[in-house]
Amino acid sequence: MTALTGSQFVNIGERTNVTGSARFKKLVMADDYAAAVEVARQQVDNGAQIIDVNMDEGLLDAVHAMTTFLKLIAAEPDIARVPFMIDSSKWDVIEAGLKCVSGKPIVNSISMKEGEDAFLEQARKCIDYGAAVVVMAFDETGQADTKERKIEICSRAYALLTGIGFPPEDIIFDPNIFAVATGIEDHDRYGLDFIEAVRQIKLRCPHAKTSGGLSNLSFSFRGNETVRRAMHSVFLYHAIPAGLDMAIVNAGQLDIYDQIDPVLRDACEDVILMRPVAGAMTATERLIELAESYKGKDPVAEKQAAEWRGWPVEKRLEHALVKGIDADIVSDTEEMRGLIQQRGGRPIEVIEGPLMDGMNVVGDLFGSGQMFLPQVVKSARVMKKAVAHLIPFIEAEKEAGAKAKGKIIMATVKGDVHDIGKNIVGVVLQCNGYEVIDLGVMVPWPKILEIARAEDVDMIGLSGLITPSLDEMVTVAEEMQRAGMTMPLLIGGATTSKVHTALRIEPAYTGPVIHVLDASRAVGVASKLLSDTLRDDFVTETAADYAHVRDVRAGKTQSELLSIDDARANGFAADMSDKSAPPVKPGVHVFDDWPLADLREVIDWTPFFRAWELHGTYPAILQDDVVGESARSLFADAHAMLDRMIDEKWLTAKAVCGFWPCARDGDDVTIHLQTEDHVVLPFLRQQVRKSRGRANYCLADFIDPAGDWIGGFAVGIHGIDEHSARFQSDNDDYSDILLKALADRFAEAMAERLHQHVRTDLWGYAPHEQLTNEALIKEQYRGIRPAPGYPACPDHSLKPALFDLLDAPANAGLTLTESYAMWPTSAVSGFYFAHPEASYFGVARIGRDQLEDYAARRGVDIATAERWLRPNLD
Ligand SMILES: C[S@@+](CC[C@H](N)C(=O)[O-])C[C@H]1O[C@@H](n2cnc3c(N)ncnc32)[C@H](O)[C@@H]1O
Repeated sequence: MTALTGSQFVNIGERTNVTGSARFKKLVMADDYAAAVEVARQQVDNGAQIIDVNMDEGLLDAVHAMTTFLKLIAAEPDIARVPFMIDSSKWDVIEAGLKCVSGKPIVNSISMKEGEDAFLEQARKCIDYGAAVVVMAFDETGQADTKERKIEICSRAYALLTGIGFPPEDIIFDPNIFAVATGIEDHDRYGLDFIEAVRQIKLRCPHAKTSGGLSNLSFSFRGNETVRRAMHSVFLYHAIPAGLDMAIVNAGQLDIYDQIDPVLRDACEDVILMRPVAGAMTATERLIELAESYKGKDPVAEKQAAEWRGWPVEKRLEHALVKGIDADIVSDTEEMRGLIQQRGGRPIEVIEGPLMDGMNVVGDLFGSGQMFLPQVVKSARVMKKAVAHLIPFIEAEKEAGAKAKGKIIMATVKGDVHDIGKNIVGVVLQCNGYEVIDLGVMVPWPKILEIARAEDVDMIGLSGLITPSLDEMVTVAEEMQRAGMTMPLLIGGATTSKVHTALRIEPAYTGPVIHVLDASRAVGVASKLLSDTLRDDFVTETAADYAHVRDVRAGKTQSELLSIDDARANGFAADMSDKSAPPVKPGVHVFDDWPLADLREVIDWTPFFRAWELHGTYPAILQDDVVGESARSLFADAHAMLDRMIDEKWLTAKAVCGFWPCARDGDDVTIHLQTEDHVVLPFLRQQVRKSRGRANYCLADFIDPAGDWIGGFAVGIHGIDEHSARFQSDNDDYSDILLKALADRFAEAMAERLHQHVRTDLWGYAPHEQLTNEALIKEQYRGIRPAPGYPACPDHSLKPALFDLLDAPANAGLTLTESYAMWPTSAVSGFYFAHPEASYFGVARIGRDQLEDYAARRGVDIATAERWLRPNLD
């Protein structure tokens, strides 16, 4: 494999792992243990000197699978000549495995994640079984990613283990191999840090061994086997002399170092060893560019690709749908149409037959948790392209379209512009055979009702993200009632909830009203509502559930409220001797075109995955047992699109911020403008009675009545429309949703970057601040940027005043809808408070007295104030 043949290096076979090998997983899930044993045999034949066995799959009884498989391979002399590594994140699976291995087993893995006591308890059990153990570099605060943390954690674990008499030669440290060349600068060090950490660990922990999971290194190049194999061989070529004793690898897929194309080898080496490179490109950029020329040249991949292309056309269509491959879908669909025609069939049968069969497989996999949203949306793209090809033939024959399971209107309500969630639900429903009429965003109720009638739809789905949309949904429900409609009304979107639906929307409409928590529930809800047998029970049960929610609410003793006077008397007394100095650069600052490449560096990825209903924290989500594969694939697609967005300058990030002298006046902050005008920002105060001396906060508490400064900002990402239209006309919802989700990420990253620039330069109260990305994302800095519509200032109607102060329309191209949603959609705005004690809080429920006081301070009638503050009044 490498030039180091003959070294003591040990290959650990990785193919008997359900999380890493789709084939092995399929065999085990199908109870085909005879074939699964053959996978183990092939690994040993290919040179694996240890076999790693992992059965951590949500739908498997892992204990049963682990023990069954271990017993079977133990009975095969040519497999059992190598040790078995029992790999699981669950201790009961490991212990069950330990009980059925007769030679020396290896436990993979234990760590200090849950603290020292749990770690040592598991280590003692390993001693009892005579097992060697893989120790992950993971402690109470997380996985080690830097060289220093890897060394520190392994040294500490070594001291603890040897302290209880664990034989040092039975300790195998895994200091975590992470993906390099991801496009994120912080990841560039991962390869070199691992190698250097191994060198130190071997020095500091005598007799201990080191190991790592090699395939992680090259995740960014998934699908490009040539580059992946080259990276693995280059990595081992340098890691083994540093002291790496073993690695989990696919032994059959390593190249000989000297035989790798020298250009590729050099590029891999530059990336892994962080060698300085000449020219404008970074090492990562160079490798990515070079990788393009190796794409599709992998013999194994080519063989596989050629294989499925040789299947019968029905199977090819199913494969393309399940795998989300759209490259040949039009020609395959055409071939299928031709075949059906020869048999005397009609074009519609292509949809009703093979395409729907394929989508049913997708639906089943999604429904059983084996497939996740990003893949489903990719499958939908393939389906749409196939259908688009067939439509002209179907129309030429004047056939009725395929009989849909049901017809649904989807709309983001008036005043709201957010549509990612709605689009995802629409795609999932379409995938499952429903006809979706998408009315887009900012749809007024008359249009929703009119089209519902004209199209004779089976149900209406409303979506919204901002709080004023909740009221708009109530209006739609009231108007449906007035119009005498009876069809079901589905409610979804980030601010909606079962409680709000039960309390406010359902009482307004006598037809069925259902809150749909997320896209994965949409199909279940729609199918029940349209089922002859299930509908009545479902509607009755949901109505009873909502009535119960109302009863609980009515009977619930709500938290006690102070009078607004008492709440003010218990306000937060900030130490004003500590307030920030006036801004170094007061006034308004405009940024016309902040570089996207810079924003990419500070993207917070966790909410991106959440938008696709993949739950978990980045970066751990990439290695997650259940959603990891889906998350990695989505992440790679996101980076590929980011590359194009930046190279081809798809978007423009505009921003404006400003700082103004002000003073606190009760719960108002009065801004003094140079023109002698002043602007009053009225804030709300917490009124719920607090315990243990805690204050009733209001944002005004962070401003000095004797004179102070406040700031404001608005940022927006421009330019998605052209690209969105292009994707839509190409029937590519996947790319369209990806584009919008990334534009949202850029908007949040822009807000973060601008705030940093404000603290270190423009306001300049923290000129020496140095924070890692992680600390920035956790907002571990001085000062806050509360946003109207969020818990500390829940009233969206403060945005017009903020936009006026900033002249946001002229300076950042941003406007507001009648419900105060920002346009373009990917936008963020808020205030800057610089006091060191300023913190976020939630205003929560307020009393009638504050409502009246607030209405008077805003100069509006009570009904208007009630509409603005609805969520704080219930
Ligand atoms: C919504 S998150 C966005 C940042 C996240 N890193 C991202 O990329 O999505 C955090 C922001 O929401 C706003 N926010 C959070 N909690 C708030 C609160 N209690 N009151 C007002 N604004 C709040 C602030 O503007 C804060 O910077």
